[in-house]
Amino acid sequence: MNDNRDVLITEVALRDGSHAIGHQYTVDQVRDVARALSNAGVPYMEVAHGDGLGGSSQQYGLSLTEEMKLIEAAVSVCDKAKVAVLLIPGIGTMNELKQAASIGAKMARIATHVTEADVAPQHITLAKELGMETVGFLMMSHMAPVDKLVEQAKLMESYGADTVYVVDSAGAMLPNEVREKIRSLRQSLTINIGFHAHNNLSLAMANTFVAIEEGATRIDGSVRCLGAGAGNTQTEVLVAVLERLGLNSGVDLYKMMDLAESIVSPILKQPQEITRDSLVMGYAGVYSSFLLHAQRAAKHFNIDPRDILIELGKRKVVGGQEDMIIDVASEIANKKQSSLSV
Ligand SMILES: CC[C@H](O)CC(=O)C(=O)O
Ligand SMILES: [Mn+2]
Repeated sequence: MNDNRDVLITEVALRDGSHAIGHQYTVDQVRDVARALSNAGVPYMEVAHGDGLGGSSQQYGLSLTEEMKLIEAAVSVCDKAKVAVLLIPGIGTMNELKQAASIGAKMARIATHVTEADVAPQHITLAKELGMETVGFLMMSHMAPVDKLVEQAKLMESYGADTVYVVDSAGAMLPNEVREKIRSLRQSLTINIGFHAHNNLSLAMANTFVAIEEGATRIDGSVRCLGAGAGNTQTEVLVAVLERLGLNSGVDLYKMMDLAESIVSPILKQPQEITRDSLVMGYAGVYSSFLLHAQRAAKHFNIDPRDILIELGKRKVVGGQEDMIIDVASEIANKKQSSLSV
């Protein structure tokens, strides 16, 4: 690995992108993508169910392939890159983390809602004991004011995290908010700062740019925008922009563009774009991973998915409350029905 990198990229298509394809990754797809990413010089890639270790369930969506098999497949072809896993305490277990480490995962990203870092200490401690690099991943960061975010990030630091991430799960943050949040973290912490964007308001690259200006050195991207909602900061674009800025990511731009075109693009059912529904997620501040769930519920109840998403945003529904999607959809359908029958 090139040690003079200014920015260390974590490629998340093999985890966040799992939401976009209904958790249907095959071993062959993961192996091919992972091999190409490693050859292109990407330092870290995350592999797991979209909701992290243990996410495969009726509530979050069943995986086609058992995730440990996917992790193993990625590890088997990564001679340079390190494989990361995401774990949300309460969804993933300590045993799953141990298993992932035993088959070669080298980084653990412990994800909590932005105000709930205090559920992470045991998992961070275990990850450190397992010799893993450890990240505190503060999801839905747009929902917390700066002082709250700093407080929660300091907790992650105190538990032993090597890096703390600002995570714009809903793709709802504006560049000035990113600037303020990353700047405050930089002033208050000594560990690395990371940023994870979603492109629902077409601001993923702009927000990432601001995060880097303010001192974030760990950045997530998804190749071809293969992530939840409208996807993440597009990795090959990020590599090009970093090069234009004179910053070294250690990633080969041509190889990255080629793998996006020939290996990742065929995995997508259609090109990732900002659709009506993903735009509404950014506008209303709704978890990007809710997209397919809300679309399915809208179809089932014959209502507009945007109405579900706007209501979820009003209710400030957070990750783990996927069951609320059906409740909200059914309420909207009932209201619609009763307004038609008067
Ligand atoms: C449900 C986990 C989530 O997809 C993690 C993540 O990538 C985010 O919050 O953006
Ligand atoms: Mn995400």
